[in-house]
Amino acid sequence: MKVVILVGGVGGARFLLGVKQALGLPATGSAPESPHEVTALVNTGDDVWMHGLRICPDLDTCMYTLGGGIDEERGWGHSGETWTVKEELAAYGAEPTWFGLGDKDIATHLIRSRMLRAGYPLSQVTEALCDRWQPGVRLLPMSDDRVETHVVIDDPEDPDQRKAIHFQEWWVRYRAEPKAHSIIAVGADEAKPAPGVLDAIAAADIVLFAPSNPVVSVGTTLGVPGIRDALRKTRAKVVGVSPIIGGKALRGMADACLSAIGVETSAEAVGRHYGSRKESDGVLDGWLVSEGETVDVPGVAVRDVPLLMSDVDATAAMVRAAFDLAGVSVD
Ligand SMILES: O=c1nc2n(C[C@H](O)[C@H](O)[C@H](O)CO)c3cc(O)ccc3cc-2c(=O)[nH]1
Repeated sequence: MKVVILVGGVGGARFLLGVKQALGLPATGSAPESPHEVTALVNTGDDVWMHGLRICPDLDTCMYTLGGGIDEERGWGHSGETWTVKEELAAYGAEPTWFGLGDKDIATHLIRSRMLRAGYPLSQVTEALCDRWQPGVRLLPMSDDRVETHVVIDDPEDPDQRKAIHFQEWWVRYRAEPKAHSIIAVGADEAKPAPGVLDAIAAADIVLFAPSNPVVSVGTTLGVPGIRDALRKTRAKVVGVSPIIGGKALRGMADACLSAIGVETSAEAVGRHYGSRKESDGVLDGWLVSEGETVDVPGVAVRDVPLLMSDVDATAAMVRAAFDLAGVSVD
């Protein structure tokens, strides 16, 4: 079975672990004999140049998580990390000092930056990095073109003014506290889907939206010209998993982002925001919401199941529920 998943960072990576288990794939490493093909379309709007290095948080979080190198507690960066270079940079007063660059993580960024400067597209860089990590799924950036999410906030230095800051500064430096007046994916309009993205969607037996941020992760991917149309055209069923449980966003920033685009923080509002494929530009056939919630999304089959990714078994059960809602079976 060909499974395509739209993912962001921490939540998306954990969801991919559940997809692998639901398909009988080993937690880490590849299984070339498996009849299943899993392609993750990964958000790159969080990517950023820092200290001359290109950092791709969502791609790296997926690669480390599925490659067995993630720091479980943080959900990003390497396990067993040290911060010597970060401390040395701070000793030079080299900004930004607020971003946590680990020594081992820097090796990933050095290789990526060197390959990008040599002219390799991000999709090939990712393939090269995954050669070491063997995530066991294909990690495809949504685009090889530069798309960067910026957030418009009140200028902390001059509240009468507004300014756009990179998503990482809003999220890491300011902990998403300043109200986001708007969120812009800079470069999205000129971006093209990375090679293989549209083909993967067209050839899929099922497409899943991980319970990632519907604005700055899945939303950014949907904003790459061509991807939304491909989702509306594919023969596969498209089933999303709500990132909002009982009106709450599990990872702090989803509600801050949703209010920036005027969408209420509820499973129903997010489902309607994605919309039904039977409507003009909607993309969903099915929508998984948390147990006990009654949600109505016109034109979309809704099912309520336990949605807490408390461990891989729980996540795999969610994935199986999505397969069932789409009418596909693993065997
Ligand atoms: O909250 C933080 N998140 C950090 N993240 C996570 C990142 O900001 C978010 O996970 C994504 O951008 C949102 O999905 C990093 C991710 C990387 O790949 C590399 C470095 C960092 C550093 C931080 C950090 O210092 N603080």
